[in-house]
Formats: sequence, C-alpha cells, structure tokens
Amino acid sequence: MTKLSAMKCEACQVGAPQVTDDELASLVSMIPDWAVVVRDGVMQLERVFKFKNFKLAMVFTNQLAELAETDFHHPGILTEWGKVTVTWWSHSVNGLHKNDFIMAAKTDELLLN
Ligand SMILES: C[C@H](O)[C@H](O)[C@H]1CNC2=NC(N)=NC(=O)C2=N1
Repeated sequence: MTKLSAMKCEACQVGAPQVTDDELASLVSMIPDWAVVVRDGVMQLERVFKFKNFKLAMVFTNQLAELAETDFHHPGILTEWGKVTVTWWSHSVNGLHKNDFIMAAKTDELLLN
C-alpha cells in the first residue's frame, strides 16, 4: 500500500464525502502522533510540534506554508515561542477528508529536513 506522504491530494469538491468511520480508524493508525479533535462540530487532526525557540518555530511554519501552497490544501497554524500547533481539516466537506491525512503525513516529514 502506498504510504500516505507519497500520495497526492485530490481536488476537494464541496459536498465530497467525509471519511467513513472505518476509513477514519485505518487512516488515524497511519499518523499516530496526531489527535482527532472536534471543534465547533468539525472533526479535525491536530498535532503540536516543539522547537527550541521562536525562530525555529517560524522556519517550520514557513516550510508548512510552502507545502500547503504546493498541494493547495491549507492547515490551521498557531505559531508560538517554541511550538507550532497544526490543524488539518477540509473546509469544503466541513470535516475530515483523506487529503487531511495525506497532509498530516507530509507535515511530519518536514521534520526530516
Ligand atoms: C476555494 C478553496 O478554499 C480552495 O479550493 C481550497 C484551498 N485550501 C483548502 N484547504 C483546506 N484545508 N480545505 C479546503 O477545502 C481547501 N480548499
């Protein structure tokens, strides 16, 4: 099976289906460092990345911005001194789409740079 980070996001149409419960269980197991959270009724993926200082947090933030623009799928980002909270969900489906799991896996790979 192709690993998530090697997959390409599909163009996400308004009204496209959210992941099913079975898909959710399977996909979540592939990104063990991420939590599933529900905010304002919207299911999202969230992970906090820790850094030594604000400058390194910003470097990661900018790498993530590049990734989002390349794949044209964008996260929520909270950048603070020493940490960056990244949240993925699909606005078009108002919840989780496979694209969000692909992008979470690609986010993790930014740490390998
Ligand atoms: C117009 C719409 O915002 C665009 O098609 C893209 C941009 N980036 C996106 N990012 C995310 N997370 N969800 C979307 O539905 C989405 N849509």
